[in-house]
Amino acid sequence: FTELESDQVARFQEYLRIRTAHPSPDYAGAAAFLLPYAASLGLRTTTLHFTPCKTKPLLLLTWPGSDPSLPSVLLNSHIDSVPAEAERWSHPPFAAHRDPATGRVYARGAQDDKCLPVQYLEAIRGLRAAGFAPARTVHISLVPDEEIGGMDGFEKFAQSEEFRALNIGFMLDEGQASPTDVFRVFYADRLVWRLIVKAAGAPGHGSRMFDGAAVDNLMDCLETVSGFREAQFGMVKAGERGPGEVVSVNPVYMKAGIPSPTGFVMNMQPSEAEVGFDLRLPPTADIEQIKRRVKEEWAPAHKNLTYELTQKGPVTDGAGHPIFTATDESNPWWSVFEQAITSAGGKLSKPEILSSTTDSRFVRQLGIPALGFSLMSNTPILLHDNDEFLEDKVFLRGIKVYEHVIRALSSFQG
Ligand SMILES: CSCC[C@H](NC=O)C(=O)O
Ligand SMILES: [Zn+2]
Ligand SMILES: [Zn+2]
Repeated sequence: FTELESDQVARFQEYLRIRTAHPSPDYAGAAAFLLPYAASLGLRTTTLHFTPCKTKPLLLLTWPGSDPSLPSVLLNSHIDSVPAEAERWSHPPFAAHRDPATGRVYARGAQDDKCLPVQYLEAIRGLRAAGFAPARTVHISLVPDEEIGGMDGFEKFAQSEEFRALNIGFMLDEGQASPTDVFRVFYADRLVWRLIVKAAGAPGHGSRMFDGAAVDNLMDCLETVSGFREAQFGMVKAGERGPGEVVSVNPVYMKAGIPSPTGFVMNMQPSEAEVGFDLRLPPTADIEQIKRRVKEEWAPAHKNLTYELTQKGPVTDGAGHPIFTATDESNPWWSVFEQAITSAGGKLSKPEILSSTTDSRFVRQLGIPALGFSLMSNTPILLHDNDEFLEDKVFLRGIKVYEHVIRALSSFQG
């Protein structure tokens, strides 16, 4: 590595060591690292707050363009991470240990998504050093709370006067690692719903066989859901659909039984039981059909089942269309982006729908094109997993690719 490259990896490690994981992300620590870093590159910095307590800063870093009349380019990254079960990791999740043999940097957030701000900023360093001056203004937003829904983060930002004033023409946000040498790109997120099914039923002695016990009723629900799930998953396994192109439904908790000081009473059948599902729908899914299915097949009242279906986030944009960004000639930003990747010697995957959600949905909802994109080729998908890592060489190559991407997007005259 050159001295610059070693410094870049060290800055990545330094950011990873700031504990921005939930449930108590150190946003102040992150701001204390990111703001002077951006200022040292000559960027303008602003801190916005969308909570009265001001504990969730949203950082805005700006590289002014020569033509302020052109809509600007936004590069986004969330500051927060999910928690880590340290005892299940081979290296401590907040130490950002670099394995000298493989170059892997292990840390919570290495992929999701704390590589991004350092790559954005280092790419800007490279472009400045090359004497490049952007025509369009480039903004970097570093936002809180993405992992918990973005209510006090990007959701409020997207609705703010400050956001409108930025006049954003196009946004890049996080994507996902790619196990092959193509870069993955995402043009939509699935909708996130939550489904809680509660069963009621006859209680009784644990030794008695009878019909209509609560857990028995709940098992009917689980069986029906499981059949649906197998069919959807089957299409993914067969390669007919991408993982973001089907409806996923996964049980995430179950609750039943009569608690006792030593655990659960073992010889009483309970009169209530409950299961929670994480339910995700492609943006073009037939919403009414899914709702009917839940009501009539998954949780029918005649089986003593009740349910709560929580629909989170927007389903359509202002014009009533499903929320996605066009990846064809109807979106001029798409070809600028595609060409930038080619000019950097990279290959792009067929655009995908992301199985999970990102803050991009709030921007797409406003009718602004946004793509999910992370430069992690030949990397296993480890977001939210144990031993999350990113290889130093992959991280460094990403900086070079972002130089091409930022140069192209900020020069686009369309
Ligand atoms: C709508 S809140 C959920 C946001 C979360 N984002 C990343 O994992 C997700 O579960 O997809
Ligand atoms: Zn993320
Ligand atoms: Zn995440």
